[in-house]
Amino acid sequence: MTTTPPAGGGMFIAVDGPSGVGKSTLTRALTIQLGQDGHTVHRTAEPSGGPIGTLARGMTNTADGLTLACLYAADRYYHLAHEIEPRLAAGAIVITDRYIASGLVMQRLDDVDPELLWALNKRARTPDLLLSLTADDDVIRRRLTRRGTHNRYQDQHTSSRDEATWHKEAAEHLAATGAVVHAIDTTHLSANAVTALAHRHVYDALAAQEEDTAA
Ligand SMILES: Nc1ncnc2c1ncn2[C@@H]1O[C@H](COP(=O)(O)OP(=O)(O)O)[C@@H](O)[C@H]1O
Ligand SMILES: Cc1cn([C@H]2C[C@H](O)[C@@H](COP(=O)(O)OP(=O)(O)O)O2)c(=O)[nH]c1=O
Repeated sequence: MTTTPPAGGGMFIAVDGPSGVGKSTLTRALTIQLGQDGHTVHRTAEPSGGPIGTLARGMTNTADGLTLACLYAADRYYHLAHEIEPRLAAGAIVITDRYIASGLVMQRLDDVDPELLWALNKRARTPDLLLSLTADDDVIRRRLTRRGTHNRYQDQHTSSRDEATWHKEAAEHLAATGAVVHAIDTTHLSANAVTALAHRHVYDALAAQEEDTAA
């Protein structure tokens, strides 16, 4: 797993957490704000819009957990090689809505062994910064209901509590491999407040990266 800062000064940010917690909302707003600050920002998501990601998304309701775990991991490596790494090498900030943590969490809902999930994902580049969103279970359910559900994982009524617990474990795992991790509890925060907090974490990470480069 790579932990060195990318060449060209780019920064790789992953936004992760349970379905409905507010990842897409934050990713969109943070991209706009950092762009307004003058940064080159590339927003992306997993499953990616590439061929494997498109296949994985289309099979979420019909495939078993092991099949999906392999497809999502394959999409992750393809996404890194074809979309993320080139942008980072050019010096951009890349923000992805879901990444390794989702790979370590989601197929546990289908009882895939967590050790196997880690083995499938461990060669994927560690994000420089992981913003791990959390919220109380009833708040997540309300947000999901308001927005609407699109697949079987989002429809499972018991899933968000397990997702939240396992995302915490995944965040600890990624911190141990070199990611700077910030958990943001969004239960009582407006979307704007979440963005402001995340924006501050990005600037702290950029400053730390600059210090590392200067040292
Ligand atoms: N901090 C927040 N407070 C209240 N509602 C929010 C907040 N963040 C997101 N939402 C709303 O919750 C719903 C789910 O958000 P979304 O960003 O789609 O979640 P995710 O990408 O994690 O599945 C949307 O209707 C969104 O407008
Ligand atoms: C990246 C990834 C996504 N997924 C699933 C989780 C989501 O149900 C789906 C993406 O759907 P999407 O509607 O983009 O996300 P969200 O639930 O956050 O609103 O893909 C996995 O099961 N494993 C993975 O590794």
